[in-house]
Amino acid sequence: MAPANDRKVTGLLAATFTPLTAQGEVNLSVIGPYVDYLTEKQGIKGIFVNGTTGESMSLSVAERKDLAEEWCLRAKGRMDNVIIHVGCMSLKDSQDLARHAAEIGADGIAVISPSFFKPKTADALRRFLQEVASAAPTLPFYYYQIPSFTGVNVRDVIEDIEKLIPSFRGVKFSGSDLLDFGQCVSYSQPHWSVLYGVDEQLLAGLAMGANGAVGSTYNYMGCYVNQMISAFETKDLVKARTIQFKIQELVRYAIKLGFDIGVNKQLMAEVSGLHLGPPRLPVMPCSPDLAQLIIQKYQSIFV
Ligand SMILES: CC(=O)N[C@H](C=O)[C@@H](O)[C@H](O)[C@H](O)CO
Ligand SMILES: CC(=O)C(=O)O
Repeated sequence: MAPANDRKVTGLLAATFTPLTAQGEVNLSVIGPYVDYLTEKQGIKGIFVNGTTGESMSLSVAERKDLAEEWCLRAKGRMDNVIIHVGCMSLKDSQDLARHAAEIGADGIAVISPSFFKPKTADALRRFLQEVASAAPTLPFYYYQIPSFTGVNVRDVIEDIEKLIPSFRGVKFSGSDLLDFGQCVSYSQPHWSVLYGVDEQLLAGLAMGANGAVGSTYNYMGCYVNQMISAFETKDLVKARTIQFKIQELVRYAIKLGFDIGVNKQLMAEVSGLHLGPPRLPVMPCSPDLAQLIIQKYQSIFV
């Protein structure tokens, strides 16, 4: 069996929303047009499927497989990276999804820590990750850190982790603690990719050494964030900050009005024209009035 490849993941990955019908069923027919939109209108070359933004924890395993399969099919030859999040509360479900991701030709898998029975130590978490990774040993494996869930420090989790997980290739870090993030970058190996996940402070993440980024807002602001990354790379920090501050202004405004997956999904639907449908309970649909306010703000910022 070929070992997992060492290809670096760079640039922006959009964390995809899960299209649902008005009745709340998974709507696979939107995924083709969704890939068109991301590639043609947002300059996005990577997707992160069935993560937080995709409401994975509210989906059944069967639904997650259908979605993963359709995203892989539609993104084939068009995206550089399709990473499927396969984390579940149950180890067995995670292994099942990991195996499935390998079968359908995903470029990598990511796993978030279980959050009901939380691992009490870094070692417990590493053992969980190891068991999932071993179900798909040919796929690059990324640990998805949301510190607010696990409470464990990323630096401890990744210590010597390749001894346990030979396919380990990096971290998707969705926390604002730049000390922990910096430690993660400084420990990371040359063939790992460290992906930052807090869109409103990506510039700081880039300064700290992020190779790329995964986020929900790149669905509808990817083109601007690509400009920010280019400005950072050419050392035009004034321009990079100007763009980052615009994103901060929008996110802050949205948070004040009650930003959640439902609102975020509606925002994407309005900006893109895609029929994404409602979120799934317990997330509530976004009221049209609230969506309009945020859209107006978006339009006033990005003219
Ligand atoms: C918790 C969450 O959903 N985080 C997303 C990805 O990690 C981000 O993309 C945020 O949605 C974004 O930074 C806006 O706060
Ligand atoms: C944003 C992100 O990474 C997620 O939806 O999982």
